[in-house]
Amino acid sequence: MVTPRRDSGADRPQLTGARVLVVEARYYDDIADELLAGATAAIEAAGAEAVVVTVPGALEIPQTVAILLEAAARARKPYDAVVALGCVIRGETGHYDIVAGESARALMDLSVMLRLPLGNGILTVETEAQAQARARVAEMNKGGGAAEAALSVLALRRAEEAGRQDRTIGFTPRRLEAQ
Ligand SMILES: Nc1c(NC[C@H](O)[C@H](O)[C@H](O)CO)[nH]c(=O)[nH]c1=O
Ligand SMILES: CC(=O)[C@@H](O)COP(=O)(O)O
Repeated sequence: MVTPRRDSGADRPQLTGARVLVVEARYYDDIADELLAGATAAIEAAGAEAVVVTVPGALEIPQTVAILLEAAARARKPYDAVVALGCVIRGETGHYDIVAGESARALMDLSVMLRLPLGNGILTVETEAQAQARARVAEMNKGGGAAEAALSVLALRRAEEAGRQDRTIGFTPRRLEAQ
């Protein structure tokens, strides 16, 4: 069985002064608490600032990101990266596919169109147990992983802008060994 690469933390870039917009959907409060704790810890560990905004559900995340990016640019306080956090659990109808698929598609469209470092930490799961295991900081810490993914792209962008050839892999998804 293959497992995702584990990040030792040794080669994590510092991104002092970076502003990271975290938009979290609180459809499931307990899951949201864990995702947010993991994401903010990762952002702070990189020396960056997290600005957290809360929306009702995953479908509201892309539109909120678009609105807030535009407002921040207008105010000349742009964000350097975005982290989306949420949880979609399959129900009885086909609505799951719309919420899970459309939120991911719109975020991907935004990130590519705007050249925006963006970590997608919206869980898409079959059961609450799957969601808890993935959200918990002490287990899979997917909120932290999404933040680290966005920060990794931001570090790469900064290296490119500085004319360096870094190929940063310092932040990668990681899975703690089962306890
Ligand atoms: N079922 C889930 C939703 N549904 C709500 C939508 O995201 C949205 O708020 C509503 O359709 C109004 O636009 N949202 C989640 O984040 N997770 C779910 O499991
Ligand atoms: C992901 C959803 O939107 C889901 O929770 C909705 O449940 P249902 O399909 O039972 O209405």
